[in-house]
Amino acid sequence: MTEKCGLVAVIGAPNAGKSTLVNALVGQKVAITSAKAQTTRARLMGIALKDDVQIILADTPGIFAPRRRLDRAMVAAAWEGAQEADAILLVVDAVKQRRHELEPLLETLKGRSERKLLVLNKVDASAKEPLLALAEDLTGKAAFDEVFFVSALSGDGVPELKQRLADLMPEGPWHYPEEQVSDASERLLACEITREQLYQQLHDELPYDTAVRPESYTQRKDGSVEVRQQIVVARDSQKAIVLGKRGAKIRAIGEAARKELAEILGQKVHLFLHVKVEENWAEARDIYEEIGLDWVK
Ligand SMILES: Nc1nc2c(ncn2[C@@H]2O[C@H](COP(=O)(O)OP(=O)(O)OP(=O)(O)O)[C@@H](O)[C@H]2O)c(=O)[nH]1
Repeated sequence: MTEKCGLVAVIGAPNAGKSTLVNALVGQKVAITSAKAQTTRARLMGIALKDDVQIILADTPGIFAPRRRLDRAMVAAAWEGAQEADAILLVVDAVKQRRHELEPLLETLKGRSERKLLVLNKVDASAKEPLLALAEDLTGKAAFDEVFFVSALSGDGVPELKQRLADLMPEGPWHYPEEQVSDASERLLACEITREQLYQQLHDELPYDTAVRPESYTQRKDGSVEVRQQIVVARDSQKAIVLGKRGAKIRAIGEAARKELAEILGQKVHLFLHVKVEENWAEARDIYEEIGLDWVK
């Protein structure tokens, strides 16, 4: 059998379901998802296998009008992920399309020569007829080669999309070993999992200006792993929120993150979280590298 291997860039407005789709294509959790926009910061890759084909998915942050430096770094990472891809997937939330964020994306896509696939997601929550009209409308705007209707959540339409992606990948040796599902280092993945818990457990109380920084990641002799992370916030008042009453919040966050990480790694995990106040962290260069982004001026 000839091996095939290719890169698929996954782009879309915030909250379109990109991470959920990457996880569904890979068949296990590699990117974090949440109901909050802009959950995905670093460019995580998922690696899906279909028979003799390795499909490398660049899971990009939602692309939107960047204002702050952090936002600009996210956008730069997103477009970097879209370069030299064998196919570009535009994921659109069929229910809430976020037109103001989608339109500039369609405009840019119009001029791209890669194969362009439109994925209308969340069909489980949408009526059929508007879907067809939407597909036609968007295809007219960016000349998509193909349209797929999927529910990343329920898995509807995902096998068909995966098969098609596999067919589109060029011949070539695999880039990653068979058992690898993500290129994010485990250290960074562990931070993403903690960040996901912060979003889930703090809801609207949590400002976007929060980062999780890896401090250390040590394999212990007894087969367990010791993970130390810093939760960076901008103000003392935010620190109090993250800690909760007598530290109850941070304990709950740490406990849930530890459990999830242990499950993903198949290893016992000791997780230590520290909260640190750093007023201008979003302007500090070193933290970008630590959370997997390039510094953008
Ligand atoms: N009903 C429904 N909800 C979905 C589907 N796919 C994703 N969602 C939900 O939509 C929300 C956003 O999903 P994500 O996968 O985090 O979206 P994203 O595009 O990666 O978001 P960013 O990280 O902000 O760029 C989550 O609450 C998902 O559970 C779907 O097929 N149907």
